[in-house]
Amino acid sequence: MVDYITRDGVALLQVNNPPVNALSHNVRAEIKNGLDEAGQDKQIKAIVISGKRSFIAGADITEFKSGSYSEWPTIIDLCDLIESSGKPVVAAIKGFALGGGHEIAISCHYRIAHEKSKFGFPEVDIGILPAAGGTQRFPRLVGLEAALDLIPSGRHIGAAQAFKLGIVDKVVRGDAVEEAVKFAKSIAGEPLVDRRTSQRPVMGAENAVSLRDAAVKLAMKKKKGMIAPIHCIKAVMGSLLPFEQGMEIEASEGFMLFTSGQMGALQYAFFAQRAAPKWSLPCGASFKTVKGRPIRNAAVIGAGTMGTGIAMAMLNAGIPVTLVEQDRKFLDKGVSLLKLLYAGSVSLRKITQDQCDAILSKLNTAVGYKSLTNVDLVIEAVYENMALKKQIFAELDRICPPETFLWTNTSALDIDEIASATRRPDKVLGTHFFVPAYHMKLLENVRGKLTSAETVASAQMFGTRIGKIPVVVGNCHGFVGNRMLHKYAHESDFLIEEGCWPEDVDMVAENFGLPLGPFKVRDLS
Ligand SMILES: CCCCCCCC(=O)CC(=O)SCCNC(=O)CCNC(=O)[C@H](O)C(C)(C)COP(=O)(O)OP(=O)(O)OC[C@H]1O[C@@H](n2cnc3c(N)ncnc32)[C@H](O)[C@@H]1OP(=O)(O)O
Ligand SMILES: NC(=O)C1=CN([C@@H]2O[C@H](COP(=O)(O)OP(=O)(O)OC[C@H]3O[C@@H](n4cnc5c(N)ncnc54)[C@H](O)[C@@H]3O)[C@@H](O)[C@H]2O)C=CC1
Repeated sequence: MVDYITRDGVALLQVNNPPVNALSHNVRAEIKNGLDEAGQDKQIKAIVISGKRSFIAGADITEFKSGSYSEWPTIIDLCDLIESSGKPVVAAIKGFALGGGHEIAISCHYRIAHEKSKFGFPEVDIGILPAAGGTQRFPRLVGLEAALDLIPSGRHIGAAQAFKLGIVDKVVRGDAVEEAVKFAKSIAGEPLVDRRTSQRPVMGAENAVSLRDAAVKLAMKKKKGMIAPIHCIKAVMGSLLPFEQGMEIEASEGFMLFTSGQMGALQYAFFAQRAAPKWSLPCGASFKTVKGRPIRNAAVIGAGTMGTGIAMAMLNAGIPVTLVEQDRKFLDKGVSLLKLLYAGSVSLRKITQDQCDAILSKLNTAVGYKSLTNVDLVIEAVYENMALKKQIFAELDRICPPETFLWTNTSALDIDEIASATRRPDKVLGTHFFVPAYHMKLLENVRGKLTSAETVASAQMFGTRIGKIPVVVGNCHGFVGNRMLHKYAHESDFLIEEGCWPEDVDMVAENFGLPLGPFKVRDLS
């Protein structure tokens, strides 16, 4: 899991724990063994720590549940060992240096990074804090202001910004490992006193109170309902004390998070989001046995709330889309909405005008379905009316090539009944997007009785391609998402009956952490 390679007086410890080089217990033990071996070998003058393919994406998150994250040697032990090494230790970073990986990097005496590498402390998003000295060393490296920005936000930054902030000593275009080995040789024997991050003072301490207050305000706005950001801030503020005392504060703030329900829930969500796209059917079919068909072009029927959002999701992923309406007036309205949304993205600098033009050049429009003789996929998003949907599916079945997938965005109607209007029920499936469809991540792929495994595979591939988290669900009234939302909506309505105002209900839901309250979502729908 950690290769030990010697190169002309330099020991290279290369972590090789696919897929992301997480710091599982065995990896930590082997890094420690490598450090010991390099320390004892008189021929070795310097050490380089790197990762095969990518650097290190942090602690092994599965170990927070099993408890083995706290088994010796912990990431704290490794960081201390690295920093106190008598021989210089250089981190060679390509790919990701996240969480515990970032903490290992900033415990090294020097850091050399590839220009495309990424740095961050994503712990906050899984309900914890950088608990291996990250909240103490990072402010000492980059100053209080940057630490109070990057640790509670969990934001990733690129190598150029990391260099500006002083995280990285050198950014390279070529092989970071080769550069680090060369560099390590060149500094062998030099004093390390001012290279030990824990021994540096924290810059920006004079503005501590105002920086803290600003960080708290921002965290409460950006990460509503989450407790981890506030504990992150408290731990970072502990860096104003001597290092050992700060470590104690980090440990006690961390303890509150490591025993919290939010940690369990967020880490469950982390793995669930990655498990969802990996479908399997009762017959045994899965991506291992069935290939999906890539979608080269598509049509969306209905340019209303959902149709425009679905078209946008596809256009954003580079899929050419024909937006189809029943008459010109509705079509123009939908296209204007789409253009308005893209203009908003340009003015918010999310995309450039050129990117906006390139995206819109892939949008075609049509009144009626006659032109749909050469599309891989049609997604229907007209009114929630079974008779209308069946009529449209029967017509599409006549016009579109036999291999075209015909999918529906129905919220709750029976997929089998819609499919029965066609001669290709195997290619019919529900693609249930959530409003706003260009933004919301969840995509329910609803499998009918006769939907083929190839269609499911294609829909799952399609979902991932357009940046969604696709999950295969069964065909029943409301599928999964809306069955859950119905309960939530009923309770919200009862509150109104009991005398609350819709805005009060929304406020409580939003303070709990939902981006929008139930009544605002209804306004959008
Ligand atoms: C007393 C001692 C106290 C010490 C306490 C420790 C203190 C700490 O400081 C704690 C930490 O480090 S917590 C971990 C922080 N790091 C993260 O949150 C990074 C999570 N990973 C990512 O962002 C993306 O995977 C990444 C951007 C890296 C890559 O994205 P991709 O889209 O390429 O890949 P994914 O599909 O996300 O992932 C591929 C597979 O790897 C699994 N995985 C990812 N990160 C993991 C991690 N950190 N631990 C365990 N498994 C992890 C992921 O589930 C997926 O698995 P499969 O679906 O089975 O392939
Ligand atoms: N609005 C929401 O929050 C969600 C809606 N859905 C479902 O998505 C579907 C569409 O809903 P919305 O976009 O909200 O409706 P909408 O009323 O905003 O838009 C429907 C559009 O379909 C067009 N249309 C009607 N008949 C047509 C035909 N024969 N040919 C072409 N276009 C036709 C209408 O002119 C209209 O522009 C429904 O099945 C709904 O249940 C699913 C998830 C969320």
